[in-house]
Amino acid sequence: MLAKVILDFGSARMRATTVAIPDPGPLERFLPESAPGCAFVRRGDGFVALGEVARFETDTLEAADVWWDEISDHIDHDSEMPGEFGTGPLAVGSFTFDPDRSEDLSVLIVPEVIVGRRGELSWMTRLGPAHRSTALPPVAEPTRRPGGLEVLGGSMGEGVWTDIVAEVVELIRRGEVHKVVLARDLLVRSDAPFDLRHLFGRLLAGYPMTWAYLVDGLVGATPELLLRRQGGLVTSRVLAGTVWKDAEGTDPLAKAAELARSQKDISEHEFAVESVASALAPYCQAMNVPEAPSVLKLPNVMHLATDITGVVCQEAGALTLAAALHPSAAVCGTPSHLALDIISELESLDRGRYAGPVGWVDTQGDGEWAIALRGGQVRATAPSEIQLFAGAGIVADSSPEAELAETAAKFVPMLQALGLD
Ligand SMILES: C=C(O[C@@H]1C=C(C(=O)O)C=C[C@H]1O)C(=O)O
Repeated sequence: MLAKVILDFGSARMRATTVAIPDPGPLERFLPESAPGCAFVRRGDGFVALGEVARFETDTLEAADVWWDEISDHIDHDSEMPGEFGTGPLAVGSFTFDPDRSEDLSVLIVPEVIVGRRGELSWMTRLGPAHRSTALPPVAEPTRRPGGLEVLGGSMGEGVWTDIVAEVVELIRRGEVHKVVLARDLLVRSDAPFDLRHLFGRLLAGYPMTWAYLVDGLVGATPELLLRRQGGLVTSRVLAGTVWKDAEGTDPLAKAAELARSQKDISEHEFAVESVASALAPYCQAMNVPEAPSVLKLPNVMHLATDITGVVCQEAGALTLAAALHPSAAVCGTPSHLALDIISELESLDRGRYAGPVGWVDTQGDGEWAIALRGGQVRATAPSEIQLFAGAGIVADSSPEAELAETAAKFVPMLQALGLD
């Protein structure tokens, strides 16, 4: 196990060394069960991170941004691949959806060892005494599937949730707000502490097109990227508008066509695109917002998707951009301050880190922050329980029963990972 060294960054300088390594194979096999570390992987690209040289528990992205800036200034980086995206020292984090209304804290972790891969390039970064060793961390013990699973239900029953949806539809029809995203949860208990690596591995295998994340007990596989900042460019993948496999097994192509024509889904999507584009605009010199969405096909659902790209002003780092973009209309609603109030008043759920930004930032301010969807949280105080979350955007012509079915479809990746499908 790696030692935990919390350094006094106020006085000490920190050395980071990045070396090129041969392809390390599946990254997740380096995660030990006792201290699973962090991971962020899509289509085999990304990293796993072990050990912690520093940890910042906070409630806001802004505070984390200031803290990481300070730490970045104290790191001297010696790299065999300077400037390659994603390589080098970084901070991995997970933020609550609404810090004012959550018992959970946000966290930013500076890992001690990072093993990563992007395309043909593989690397290892170590923080601490300089050494150019290419010896990888040991391959960890095999993962353990959960046993004795019991689905305990959610904070509110399905009937209560659909009543809340109906109430929100009324508010929208009265013109008080345009769109509100409502979520519900599902608590699952096992007869032993969860091996988060097992869930992570199942998500990687079943949902390779998503960003699979594992940070401090939060695990999931999200299709939605709040932002990627890479050099001078920022990209955001906005999703809103969903169809799912129905019991009759309708042809997926027919479903995709239905989604692309659905006025309800298109207007829901437009709110989400508009919220991201207007939040990014002050930080960008130029921006490209495609006029019409495409259809993103996942094994459990299909979404309307728009990729927004911008030329970003140099001083705005990934955490600054995440603070500007969160919460987007895709997970909150429009206008967002009203939607946030309605969520806190009616949803009856502490979302914790669900629907908050999850991802990483490097010392140059580049990074990737996804939206923590299609996941669950295991808390240190209850290691044998996982709380799953799923939500759906409510607009004027939403039907409570259909929204309930949509959230059920969004629970599927985690239920499959648990072996409960
Ligand atoms: C809120 C969730 O998903 C979001 C809501 C969507 C919708 O309402 O159509 C689609 C994708 C996500 O932006 C979730 O997965 O929990």
